[in-house]
Amino acid sequence: MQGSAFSVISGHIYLPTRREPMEGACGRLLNQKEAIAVDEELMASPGFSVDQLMELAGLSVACAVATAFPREQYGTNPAVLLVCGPGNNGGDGLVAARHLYHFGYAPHVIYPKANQKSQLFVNLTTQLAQLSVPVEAALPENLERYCVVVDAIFGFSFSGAVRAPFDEIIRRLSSGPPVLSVDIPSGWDVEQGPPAEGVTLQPGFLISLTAPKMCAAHFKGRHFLGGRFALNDLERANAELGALLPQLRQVVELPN
Ligand SMILES: NC(=O)C1=CN([C@@H]2O[C@H](COP(=O)(O)OP(=O)(O)OC[C@H]3O[C@@H](n4cnc5c(N)ncnc54)[C@H](O)[C@@H]3O)[C@@H](O)[C@H]2O)[C@H](O)CC1
Ligand SMILES: [K+]
Repeated sequence: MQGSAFSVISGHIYLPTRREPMEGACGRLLNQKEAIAVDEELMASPGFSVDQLMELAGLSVACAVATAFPREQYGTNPAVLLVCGPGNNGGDGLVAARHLYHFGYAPHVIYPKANQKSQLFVNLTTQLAQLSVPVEAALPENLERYCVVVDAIFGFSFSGAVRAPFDEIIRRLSSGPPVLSVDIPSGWDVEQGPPAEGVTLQPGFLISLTAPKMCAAHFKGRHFLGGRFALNDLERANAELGALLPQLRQVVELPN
């Protein structure tokens, strides 16, 4: 994508600038190495913990769902399916499920490879259990009852061909209710985008965290930017965006 709309103003942190607005582009797209470096940078110098970053990321995901699928349009008990993978992308999904519960949705979590070793993940599933949010291993038969499926299977550390059981899960999600992908459409190469062959997830909604990754150049649906971590520089850049300041500060919608 030509014309960077993101600049480096805090170490590796890429932020939009007014001189190069986001219209017509979704910013300077990060490659896989840069995406990992941004994450490490956030944890190193400002000292954000993984728990903090994940909480903000998951809250952004819940805000994007609430923006794209307003609760009042889906009856009294809007059902949202969140499919969570084995890494931190899955953790974002677990956090989002908790916030969606508090927003008045009926979240249902599928977590086939639950991380039972890390205290962070044990805590996240315990918090869901205390809210009686179902957390199960297998995808339900009937997907049609969900207003949206949140794809929190793989993020920026994904590589290679999708392994079981996620290959079959992605196949089933590729036809069904609308899909909102977290950070990377699962199964897509972080840099190259959708795989050349086999079943491909084509989400209608994407929420990029911190900054869009290269694969976002192949994405054609509604695009949100979330996980906007509260650094001074970010606040300054947001102020410079003026008209692009979102009503709901957790997420901004990026133009196509
Ligand atoms: N600063 C931020 O933007 C933040 C982003 N967050 C989210 O974290 C993910 C990245 O998390 P990470 O744990 O590094 O990796 P993934 O979730 O992408 O997945 C790793 C997981 O997947 C397995 N795996 C990899 N390739 C395959 C494959 N081909 N088939 C099957 N399984 C595969 C691997 O073994 C690992 O178990 C980022 O995208 C954001 O969503 C954080 O929440 C914090 C801040
Ligand atoms: K994903």
